[in-house]
Amino acid sequence: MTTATDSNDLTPMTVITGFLGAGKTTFVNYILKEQNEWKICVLENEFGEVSIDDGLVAESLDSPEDIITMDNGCVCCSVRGDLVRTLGQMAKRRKEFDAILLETTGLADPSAIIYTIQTNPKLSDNYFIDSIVCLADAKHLNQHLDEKKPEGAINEALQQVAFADKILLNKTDLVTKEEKDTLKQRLAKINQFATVIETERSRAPLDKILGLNSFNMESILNFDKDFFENQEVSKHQPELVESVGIQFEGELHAQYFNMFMMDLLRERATDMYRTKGLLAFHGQGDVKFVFQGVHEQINFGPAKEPWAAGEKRMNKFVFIGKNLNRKELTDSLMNCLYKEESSE
Ligand SMILES: Nc1nc2c(ncn2[C@@H]2O[C@H](COP(=O)(O)OP(=O)(O)OP(=O)(O)O)[C@@H](O)[C@H]2O)c(=O)[nH]1
Repeated sequence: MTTATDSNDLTPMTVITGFLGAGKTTFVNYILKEQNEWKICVLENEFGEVSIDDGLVAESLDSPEDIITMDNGCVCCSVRGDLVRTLGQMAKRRKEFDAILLETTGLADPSAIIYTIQTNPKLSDNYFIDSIVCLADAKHLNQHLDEKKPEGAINEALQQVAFADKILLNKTDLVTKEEKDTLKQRLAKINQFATVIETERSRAPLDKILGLNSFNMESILNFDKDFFENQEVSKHQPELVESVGIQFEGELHAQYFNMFMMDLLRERATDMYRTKGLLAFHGQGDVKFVFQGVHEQINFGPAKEPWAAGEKRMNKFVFIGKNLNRKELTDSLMNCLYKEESSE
């Protein structure tokens, strides 16, 4: 691969979008592991009151300081200023890096991000958009594309597909060939210009993604001819989806926790877009557990790094979805704490 600084003086930025749980962090980790030529800086923006992804990405970086986290809001709206500030500050040392990966939240409207990078001179004088890559969850994307939004609000999932120049049709292991083909036709109707690459675990050939300068403003203007005029009024309403973050110290009772999660997903899988957790279980020594859910689909297992010696067993949970009841979730989780008398 040629580096950006060979071909021009701006630093390439790959913007990674895609709905909640589509496989963005998996993609970032895969890139960090797969390619060794480039020094990459990762900008993480996570929707959720408790940050979990930055820890999971930092495990893949040689220098953990090469990850910059922008929390507490969505990069396309409330922290758009944060993006300008962060990239502005980074401009001084941007030449240390060959590329930047910006992982946006699952509710980000990419058009606002593109607009900011293209029109703010502090950014456009230092960076260029190499590519907008959208992760599409083959199992759940239809549901989010179909979602009815209130008058004037955008459908984030649709915007993410429409503004991409590469779509990774991910999680193909979870659907039939017919389901996959039907979704591909739907994607092509929304965005005829994007290249669609089928993936499992976000494993796309990187020479088809990075360093190709494939971002194309023309196709964006084709989708939205008033793109530059439309941006001042945000039609993005991420508050339609809530996030509940819960943290508390202690060890969980594995069986109680499993029962709680099974009940929750049986009753609420449709509304529960995304669940994440970092957990400590009684009887598991210093093994730290990671919990990842996307609707009814759950992944659960040990984290790469155990609890450090003397580290507090702080359980962290994030629930993202609709109609969430913070008190009920907190009470139910607290009831999963291991107590001596709960052992028998
Ligand atoms: N079965 C299956 N699971 C996958 C695949 N790719 C990713 N996952 C799982 O899907 C879950 C969500 O993946 P992430 O990479 O965290 O998704 P994300 O888009 O970063 O999620 P948010 O940051 O919350 O929006 C994790 O449990 C992944 O292991 C895939 O191809 N097949």
